Amino acid sequence: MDTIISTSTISRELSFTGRSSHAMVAMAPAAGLVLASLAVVLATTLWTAAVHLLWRPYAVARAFRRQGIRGPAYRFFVGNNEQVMAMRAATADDVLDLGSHDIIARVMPQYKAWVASYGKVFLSWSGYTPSLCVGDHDMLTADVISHTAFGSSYREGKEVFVAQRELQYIAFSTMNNAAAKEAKGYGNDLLGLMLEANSSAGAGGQKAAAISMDEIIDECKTFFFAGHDTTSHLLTWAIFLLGTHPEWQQKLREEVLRECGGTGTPLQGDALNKLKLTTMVLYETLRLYGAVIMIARETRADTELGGVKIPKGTTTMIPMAIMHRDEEVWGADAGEFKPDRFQNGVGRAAKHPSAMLAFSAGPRSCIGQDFAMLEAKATLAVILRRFEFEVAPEYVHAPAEFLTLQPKCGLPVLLKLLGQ
Ligand code: HEM
Repeated sequence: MDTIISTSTISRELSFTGRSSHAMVAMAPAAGLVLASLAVVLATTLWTAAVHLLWRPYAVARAFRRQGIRGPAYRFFVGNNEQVMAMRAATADDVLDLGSHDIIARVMPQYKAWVASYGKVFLSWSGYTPSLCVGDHDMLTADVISHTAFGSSYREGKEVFVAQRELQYIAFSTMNNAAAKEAKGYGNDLLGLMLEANSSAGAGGQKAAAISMDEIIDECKTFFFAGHDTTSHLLTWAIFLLGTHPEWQQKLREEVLRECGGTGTPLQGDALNKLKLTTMVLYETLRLYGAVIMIARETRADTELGGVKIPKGTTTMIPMAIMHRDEEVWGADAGEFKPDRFQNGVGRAAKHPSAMLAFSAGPRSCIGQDFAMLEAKATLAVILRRFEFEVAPEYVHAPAEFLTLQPKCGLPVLLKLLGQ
């Protein structure tokens, strides 16, 4: 009914221009439909924006306030993003002593500031998604998520596009190489299994492939990203800690030489599994300098966690870097490098069996954790039995988060070839 009224109005308006009213009458319903559709799209967009930017942040804040959880006030559209950026900028040039592992003021300054202002439990909002932070094993703090879609410039967008195309190309080349081996089968590695699942669709497309090529490419991208930087930074920080703790470096070297043999002996998986001290040092490195400092989970339904009711659609941030330094859980020496705490295994290193969250926990924990540990042990073994090393004097201890935790200015190391 609305459409009829509006189209007839339009055609009446147009007929004043002196054009043929027949042609106008034929065009009018289509134009009306387009206008009506645009109006619906506009109204929906405005409604969604109002819900996300106005109603939801205030409503969810009220729900948390009623439970005694407070935080910095919500600011329209930007949430607390600007405050977080400003706090990060203020500590960006801070340099830590070599013996200090207190990275929180550098990488998550908002926590220190807001915990001081609001007490143990508080929350804040991003411009889009309400988010609450969970620390310890109770509620601890709240944080914001930066929505890069809002903040990124055209230049950044272009860079992302170019990087994505490059990644797509690498994924395709990897898959083509695997496909070239098809005559011999795809092999039983992960990529081989996925390609096999893709090609097992029935002839003529009667049966859909278990996994599409696009999904395989996405998996490849996930594995490139999740598997590379994380493990390389684990090694970087392990070298830093061993470079500043020569006594541990020597203990590990002796263990490697005992279990794996000297430089001429090929490394064996069995021998790597016996590197107990090395494993302890790697876990302690992950606790203090884990590549992933925080993860997020969104509540799919109204949820209760640690006695706090969390509304559906709230992003819950889990700041592992803070939780790994919690003295109540890890003991008074939580801020120190003490690999011995892992001597009875990861589950017994702290008061809570799941306190170690560097690989996350539960069904969505890191699928590559055993592989990462093996890779790191093998690499350390190769280095330790060949070199003695120390952190170079020009090193600046400024851990920074660029998606993963890394030394802001790299890690220069002085190497001494052993047996020289
Ligand atoms: C020291 C090295 C690593 C660290 C610290 C690490 C850490 C993590 C963490 C914390 C998560 C959970 C993310 C979340 O819940 O939001 C995760 C997930 C994941 N990691 Fe790792 N990771 C490492 C190495 C690897 C390697 C070597 C691979 C692959 C070979 C890998 C593949 C993945 C994948 C595929 C997921 C997603 C799992 C899922 O969502 O079910 N990671 N990793």
